[in-house]
Formats: sequence, C-alpha cells, structure tokens
Amino acid sequence: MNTFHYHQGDLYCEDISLATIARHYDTPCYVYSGAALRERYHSFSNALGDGTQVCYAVKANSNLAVLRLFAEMGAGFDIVSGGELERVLRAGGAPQKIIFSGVGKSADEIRTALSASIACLNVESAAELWRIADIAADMGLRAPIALRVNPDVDPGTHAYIATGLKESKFGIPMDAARALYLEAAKHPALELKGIACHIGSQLLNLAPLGEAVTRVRALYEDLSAQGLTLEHLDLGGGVGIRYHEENPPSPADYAAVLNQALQGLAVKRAVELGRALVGNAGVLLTRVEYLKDNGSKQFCVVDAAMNDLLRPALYGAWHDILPLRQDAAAGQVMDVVGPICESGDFIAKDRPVRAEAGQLLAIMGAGAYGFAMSSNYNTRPRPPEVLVHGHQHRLIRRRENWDDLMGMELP
Ligand SMILES: Cc1ncc(COP(=O)(O)O)c(C=O)c1O
Ligand SMILES: N[C@@H](CCCC[NH3+])C(=O)O
Repeated sequence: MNTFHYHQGDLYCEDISLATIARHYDTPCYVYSGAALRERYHSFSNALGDGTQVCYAVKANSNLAVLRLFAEMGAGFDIVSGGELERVLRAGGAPQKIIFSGVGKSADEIRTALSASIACLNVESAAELWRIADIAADMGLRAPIALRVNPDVDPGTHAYIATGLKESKFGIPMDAARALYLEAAKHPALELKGIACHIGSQLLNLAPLGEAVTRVRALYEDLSAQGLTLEHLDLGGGVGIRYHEENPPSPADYAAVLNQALQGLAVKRAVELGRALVGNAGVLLTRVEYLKDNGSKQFCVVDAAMNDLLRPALYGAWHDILPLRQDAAAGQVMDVVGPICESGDFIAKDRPVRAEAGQLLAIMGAGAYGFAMSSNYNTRPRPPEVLVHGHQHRLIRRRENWDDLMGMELP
C-alpha cells in the first residue's frame, strides 16, 4: 500500500497533500493514515488466523482515536500501566481482550485491572505474583495470570530494546518459572491462564523468536505433563519495520515462524504487536526555521525536536526525511537538528537534505514511539495529532497550550 506518496510533486497521505495539513494545523504535527492502520492490522490478523488474538501494544501509540480504530477491528490490547488501561476502556476496548504486562505493577494498578475483569496479568516476578494473589484474595476474586518467562535469547536488536536476555529486567528465568507455576497452581486466588514471552523490539531476523517460542512450548508441554494445562501462549510482539534499508519480516513470515515452532499444538495464541501496526502509518511534519553554517558543519534547524521525536537521540535511530514539495536539485549534507538545548537533539546526522528556510519536511516512520514518547522538555507544547481518511483529516489531539504546560496556577 502506498500510503505516503508523491503526486505531481507534492507528498500525499492517502488523498490529501501533507502541505494542506501543515497549513491547517501548523508544525510540528503528527499525521496518521487510517487506511494504513487498518491495512496493517488486517494483514497481521489474516496471516495469523483465527486461533490468534492480535493485541495492539498501546505503548507504541496511545492516541484514543487510534485505539478506537483498533478496537473496532476486533483487536485486543497489551497495556503496561493504569493510564493505558484507562485509555483502552475510554476508547471502547473490550476488557476481556486486555493483557497487562510490565515489571512494576503497583497495588493500585493490580486492583484496578482486577476490578475491570481484564483477560490476563502477565506476571514478571515471584514478588509480583504473591502481591496479585493477596490483592485478589482480598477482593474475593481469582486473578487470571500468565508468567512472563525470560527465554534468554539474543534478539539481535538495539540493546535498549532487547528484553529476552537473562541480564534484562524482564521476565522470569525458565527454570524458576516452572517451579513457580506449580506453586501458584495451589493458590485459590490465582487462575493460571497461560505463558507469556517477549524478546525485544524491531526484530528483523525472526530466528531468535522461533527459538524462544520453542522454549515456551517445551515449558507448556512440561506443565501439561504435570497436570497443569494452560489455555494460551502469549508470544509477545517485536516485529520490525523498514525505517531505511531494512528488510523486515512480512506478516506471512511472522506467522510461519510461530506456526513452525507450535506445529501440532492446539492452544490459543496471542501476540502483542506495536510498531509493526503503527510505525509506518505516521509521519511528523516539521518546518525549516534556519540554515546554519558553522564552517566545517552545516545545520538545518527545524521546529521539531527530541521532545517531539526522541528515537534519534535515544537510540541513534534513522528516520527518512522527505520534502513535502519534491525538488530535483541535489541536497546538501547537513545535520537536521531541533531547537532544544542539547547536542543530542538531532533528527538526522550528516544527511543530504535539500532545504531552505520555511520549507516543509516529513519525518517518516514516526507512527510508533513518536508522540507516545514525547515530552514538554524546554517547556515545548506537545504537537497535535491528525488522522487522515481519504481526503478527510480530523484533529485527534490538539496542540498543547500554555495552560497545559504550566501545570499549576500560582496564588
Ligand atoms: C511486553 C511487550 N509487549 C509488546 C511490545 C511491543 O513491541 P513492538 O512495538 O516492538 O511490537 C513490547 C515492546 O518491546 C513489550 O515490551
Ligand atoms: N521505544 C522503542 C521501543 C520500545 C519497545 C517497548 N518495549 C523504540 O522507539 O524503538
């Protein structure tokens, strides 16, 4: 699907030029394609088939309108906080399709999740398991749980987003999990539902995932042999996308890896996909403020910064930058930087960009972990978010104003 494409020299999102959107909402501004969000969800859910519940990982992009769109298509949700639970419920997500991951669930978050009757809490330590059991007993309920296991595989991704190595804070080591399941099975306030696992994000090679799923299967079969039959396997998320020249796995490749590792096993499956569903459905529009020549180095200073899109500063991540008006002339090699007072505030380093002051640019691949990781650093208002459907555009979150930024009234 050609979501973002040039038409007569102008960059379009679906049937509307991004320059029209930039004029309407000003910059910086996030723009998402409704058609691309739908297409990505359907591609994955069709490839994975009926036995697999696709749970959208809310952390990637938690805009309420985006969540509603996924809820309407039948998605479940993977949440990691009470705030994300509140968002999913407000967006109309079904509680019985919500799974709650994360290493540090507070007592309040656990109580709220149990009151909402969500599908499953993915437990990341023995201490958390017994906290959940105590709270559920106190509420007179049985808590539906899975243990998130740490399969100790190297996902071959950026160290900050690898989660399934034994030195990472996530999950419970396989052997400890085996013993913990048998202990948990005796607790009257715990209902053992499944096994969960997630090895990392932006996976481009799925072999480590296949290995992890094979280890999860072995645990499942071992527990079954001991009389503990679980209902589902939650195989995490992490499918990578193309930011630059990567060759990411297709939904069919992903389904094939899971099917191969689970061949012949009749058990329900869930996946927790974030980036692969939203990453390439969104862009961040920005305007060039100044060109600056420091003698040895040229800079293109734009009005978007690390507070709007943190990925380049945090991971050295690459995002393509396209002009909204195509220009045949060759670009000049520059650093594309924002107005924030940090040398780490860059969108791109040593990038050929054809830019002049006032020109509009699109930072591509910004639909996942873009707005979701934005902040008010340097007291900058967070940008608006806009959803496109065909020629229609709709504001789905307004730009923050000074009152939003101040946070309090002085007496
Ligand atoms: C437990 C869990 N589930 C799902 C995700 C979503 O990952 P991704 O956006 O890479 O699909 C993450 C993030 O890595 C995660 O930690
Ligand atoms: N924030 C990361 C992904 C984190 C995945 C969440 N566990 C990124 O932008 O690539």
